[in-house]
Amino acid sequence: MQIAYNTKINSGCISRQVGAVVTDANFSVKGIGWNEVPEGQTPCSSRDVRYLMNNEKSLMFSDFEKGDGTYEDNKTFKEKIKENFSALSDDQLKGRSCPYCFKSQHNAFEGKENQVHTRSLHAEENAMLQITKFGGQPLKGGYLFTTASPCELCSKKAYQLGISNIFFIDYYPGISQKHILKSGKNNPRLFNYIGGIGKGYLKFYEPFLSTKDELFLRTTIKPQEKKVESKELLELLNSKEIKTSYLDKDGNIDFDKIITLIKK
Ligand SMILES: Nc1ccn([C@H]2C[C@H](O)[C@@H](COP(=O)(O)O)O2)c(=O)n1
Repeated sequence: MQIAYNTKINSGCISRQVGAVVTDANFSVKGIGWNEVPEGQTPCSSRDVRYLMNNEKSLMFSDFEKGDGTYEDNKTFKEKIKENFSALSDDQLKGRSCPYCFKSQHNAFEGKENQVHTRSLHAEENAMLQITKFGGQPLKGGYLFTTASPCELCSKKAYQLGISNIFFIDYYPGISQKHILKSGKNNPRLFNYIGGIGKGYLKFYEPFLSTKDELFLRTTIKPQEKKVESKELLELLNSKEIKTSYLDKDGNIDFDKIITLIKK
């Protein structure tokens, strides 16, 4: 779950950052994902509503956003955005950019609440799709770890792939549990994750120093050193022939000679 938690930071969604990891039945990680736009599109966090209003960086925006299509009042998305942000001033932003959430704006213009209009793929589906993109690996009996409980669409995908258990941190509103996950006979089980996470995980589990070093500091017990070699060395140094070779002509110890002898 800590991997899912870390990975959510990659998300360019300005509404909510979600991270997910899928594993096989042996907890071997098969895919990691976060909520993000399809590769090649610009994440919401990197766009600025002023680019759209001033016809700049047009590749960042879809044809619909730029004016292809109208609402009931015959106004285009861009026209409505211009009305909505007419009071926007650089003073308010103090040098910050001003991205907008397409889903929120479009839903408000339509008078609806439709999650489908998020520009991002969901973290869970990105984790699952990673496998399809880079090489098929079965998830049957596997696990889904996600920082937000899966929506109806992602729950269906997890169900279809044969995921056995889903762990989540934050509850995401919807009826996925009652309607999708608690239906049929091969349903994945959903659990609220209760372990340490984020900085808490590190505080709980990151050792202050290696357990081996800590135990030595506490007990001062260390592996018994092999004594034989030093014993052999002493015997060698004591032998008559060698003894003369490390004594100088006055019978004093010549340390340089001893060091050379030991090195040999
Ligand atoms: N289980 C979930 C729930 C949400 N999201 C993502 C999709 C959108 O990018 C964002 C939507 O958040 P909100 O509904 O709070 O705007 O969160 C996700 O990836 N996985």
